Amino acid sequence: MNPSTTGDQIPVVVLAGFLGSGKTTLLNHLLRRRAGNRIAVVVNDFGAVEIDAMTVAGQVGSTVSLGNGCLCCAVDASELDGYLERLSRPAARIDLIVIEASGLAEPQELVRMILTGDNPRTVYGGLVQVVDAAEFDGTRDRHPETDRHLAIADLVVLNKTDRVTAAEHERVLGVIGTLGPGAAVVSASYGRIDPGLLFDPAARPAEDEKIRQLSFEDLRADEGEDHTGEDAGEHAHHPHTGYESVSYDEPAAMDPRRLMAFLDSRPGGLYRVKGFVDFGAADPANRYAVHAVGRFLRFYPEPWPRGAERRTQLVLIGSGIDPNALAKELTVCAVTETEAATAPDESVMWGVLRYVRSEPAAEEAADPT
Ligand SMILES: Nc1nc2c(ncn2[C@@H]2O[C@H](COP(=O)(O)OP(=O)(O)OP(=O)(O)O)[C@@H](O)[C@H]2O)c(=O)[nH]1
Repeated sequence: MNPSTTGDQIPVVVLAGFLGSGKTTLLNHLLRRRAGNRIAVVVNDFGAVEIDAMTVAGQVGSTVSLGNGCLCCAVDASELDGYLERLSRPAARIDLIVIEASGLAEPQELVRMILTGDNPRTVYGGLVQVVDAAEFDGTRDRHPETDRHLAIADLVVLNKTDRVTAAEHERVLGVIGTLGPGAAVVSASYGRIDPGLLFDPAARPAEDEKIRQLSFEDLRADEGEDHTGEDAGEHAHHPHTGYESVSYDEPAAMDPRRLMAFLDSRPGGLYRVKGFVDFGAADPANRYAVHAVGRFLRFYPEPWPRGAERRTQLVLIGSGIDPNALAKELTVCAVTETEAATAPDESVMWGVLRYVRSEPAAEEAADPT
């Protein structure tokens, strides 16, 4: 399956969290683990830009170009659309865009801008809220808006778990669970989450590596977070950094109402859903690319490619999910032979169509005239 469900759209992730929670550390981890992929970093506050990096890159205006692997720019909100437009041009060959919200920024404003932007080459990639486990109570006391931020996050990274006891860790997880019941929560130290949670790292041919070398990660390679004796390879086995995934690939069409009931009640830990859905007789002309991240869900109908085999192919990614149970629930969404023999009524797709947004590209594809 094409790993990028929504065609070539580039996920735009908003990385938020209070001062010192570990956003930059997480970002640097992603940059180190990007495996040849190109990550663009947009910082919406000059205060959050790495001073060293700016010096090295000879930054004078508002854009810092850190080698070929990472573009780092400082933007004010009104410039965001323009930056996303530039970063998402095919020539930039970017795989993921991360907007690091300044420690004090209201992340929902950035999320709103991404969701209302009309750039067909980007897609909302989720609001990731980094939380300092050791300062959790203090941060909530000092910044009551923390609770609101947790409530709207798609993915909460409970960071600095190395600084708390197991009991405290559990307690904080419990509180986060009550504040943001819809969010997936992953625990981490030094921001070491699996990049696969945020995007689909593409396998890059070796010759690409030359142009994809990144200086930002090199700049930070000697940082304290590397001195824990746990390198990226070992870390792949760390129990808190992984995610679980479910692959579903079946020829039977999906019942739109049952699939929507499944998606509308998806568990909070199920952070991403991607793939293609065949709704069979309910819409024989189109397949539906589906893209969900956190609470965000969107379908992108597109005409079946000529000669394509009609199947439903989905990948579900999450943390703390029950893959077997989810796979069974998906199986129940498939239409039975009896159902397939009956013509569906026209209202059957209404639930799906609530999540279709017509993109200029999709409209052109659907109506080439
Ligand atoms: N012990 C411990 N320290 C950490 C962890 N993650 C980050 N740090 C340290 O915490 C400090 C702040 O981390 P940053 O990544 O700069 O935090 P930030 O959220 O980007 O901070 P601002 O840019 O000020 O908003 C740094 O000294 C990091 O090395 C962690 O998991 N455990």
